Amino acid sequence: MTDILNRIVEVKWEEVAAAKARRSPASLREEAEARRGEQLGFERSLRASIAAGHAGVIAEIKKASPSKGVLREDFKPAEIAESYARNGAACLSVLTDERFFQGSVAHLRQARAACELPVLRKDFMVDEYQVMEAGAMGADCILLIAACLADSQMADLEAAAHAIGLDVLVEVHDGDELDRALALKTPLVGINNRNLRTFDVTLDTTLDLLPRVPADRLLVTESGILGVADVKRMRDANVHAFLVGEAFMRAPDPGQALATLFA
Ligand SMILES: O=P(O)(O)OC[C@@H](O)[C@@H](O)c1c[nH]c2ccccc12
Repeated sequence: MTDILNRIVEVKWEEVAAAKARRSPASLREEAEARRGEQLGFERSLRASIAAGHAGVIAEIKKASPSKGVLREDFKPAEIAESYARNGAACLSVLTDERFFQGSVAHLRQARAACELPVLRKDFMVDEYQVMEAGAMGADCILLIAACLADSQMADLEAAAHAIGLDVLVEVHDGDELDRALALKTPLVGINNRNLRTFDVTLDTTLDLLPRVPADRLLVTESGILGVADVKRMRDANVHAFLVGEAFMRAPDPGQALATLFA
């Protein structure tokens, strides 16, 4: 059976092969290594926001998604990034996948240049080459999705990211994936409330897995946070870091929507 996630991963391998043919891994690595030390500290910014008593909000910039189609017609990454920064976001997440999310590397560069916030490259990482791309394009953090990676791949990609100064957010959706994520070094663990194969969303995913996340990890609840009741439910359960996209992308002013949701 080939579901959407398998299809995306197939496409990623094709993209990586094509990109390697255009530019050698050695040359890309050189650029990524040269930027080491320029990162803004993604984990640090999230923790600082939470330590100050606020939610740690990773505000997402995404034009479209496979489950919802186009979320925002008037899509200006730099303006959105500025608006998020003015309204208290701790970090940004920018989709760079073109085929399924209508994202791009240009969106990430524009958002990163428009404000002082650290940025997550939101994409489906399968090969070290993409980690080097993330470093070279100015990202501060990468996403590793446990559902599409074997243990050894996750560990290798994490090591590659850390070696060039990038933070790592590892994303899980069930207990088995969580166990595998906890074998990594990164303290940033995202629990995706959306099942990437069926697109079903329930915040129970976070609440069910929460007791199994050790206190030294920083848990980020991801997806399906739409209203103030959702935020309250999470904060009451001691979850303080949030990754939010759709609720902001559909609002006329995404930053204003952030301020309202996390008031
Ligand atoms: O738009 P939402 O429901 O607020 O979700 C944001 C974010 O969690 C979601 O975009 C996401 C989480 N993990 C991903 C992996 C790939 C692509 C997208 C995602």
